[in-house]
Amino acid sequence: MPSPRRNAEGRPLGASVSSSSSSPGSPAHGGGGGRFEFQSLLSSRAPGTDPTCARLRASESPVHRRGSFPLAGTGPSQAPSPPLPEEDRMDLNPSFLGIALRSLLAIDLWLSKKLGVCAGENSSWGSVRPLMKLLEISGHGIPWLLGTLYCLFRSDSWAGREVLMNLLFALLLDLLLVALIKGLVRRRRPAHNQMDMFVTLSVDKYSFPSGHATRAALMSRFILNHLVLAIPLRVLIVLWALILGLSRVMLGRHNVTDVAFGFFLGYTQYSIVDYCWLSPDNARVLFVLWKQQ
Ligand SMILES: CC(C)=CCC/C(C)=C/CC/C(C)=C/COP(=O)(O)O
Repeated sequence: MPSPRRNAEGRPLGASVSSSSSSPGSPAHGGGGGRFEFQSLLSSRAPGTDPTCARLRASESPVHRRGSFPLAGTGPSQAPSPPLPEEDRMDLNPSFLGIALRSLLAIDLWLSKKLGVCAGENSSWGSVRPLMKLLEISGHGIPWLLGTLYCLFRSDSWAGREVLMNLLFALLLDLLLVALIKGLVRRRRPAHNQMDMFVTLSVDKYSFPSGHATRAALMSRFILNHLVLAIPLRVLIVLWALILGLSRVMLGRHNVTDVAFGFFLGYTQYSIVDYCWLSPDNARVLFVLWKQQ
């Protein structure tokens, strides 16, 4: 069994130097023995199990750096101690990427809160909330799915059915990918959001990415590529997608990055659908098989 690491005074690192009755990590553990206490706080618990420890690691203050020297045993009066395992060291210098991501996240949260002007009835733009919720329904998965199915069964041309079968495939792919990413990332919706959305799935308690933004980007790209429309209508479709995305933040449903990534994902999903486009023959076979069921 490995023997416990000891400090310069021969005490095990996990043990308290101070005779105070306060718990490890409390402010009472500062002063002369504080370094040992701080070290023991980091080393005596499994990573991620202690909230104080997690905060210390996550804060990425200038004293947090991967691979930097440990705090314990560095004072002039202390004998040098052997290098600590990686997980016991403190990062002094967070990476450029870490700083950039944290800054982006802070700007994202700040901007999203500022833009969440319709998050409640009493918000500054609370009176336009009903309009925003109408817009929300225009980008919901259910009307799009039901509309596509209705048109598919009403269509009397194989060319029309081919496009609609691919549209159905696109909508299902979108629901699947968004649910998968939401379930993996598990980013909570903004605190100012009221969860009063029309029909949701269990993963919709998470906000990244915005399903409305993915659908807006996917559907507008799909429509622009497969329906021959007059210019004003094409402009209207692009505006609908952009305003729908903005309305997600204004309603307080999402942070800006949820919507930005949603647009990117929806745009990419269209490229996937276009690449895997069901040929007229395959669409016809699938449709006939489906109708026979
Ligand atoms: C076939 C099937 C599983 C249909 C489910 C349709 C449905 C309930 C979609 C949820 C749409 C929704 C509320 C997405 C959330 O959008 P966010 O923009 O808030 O992420």
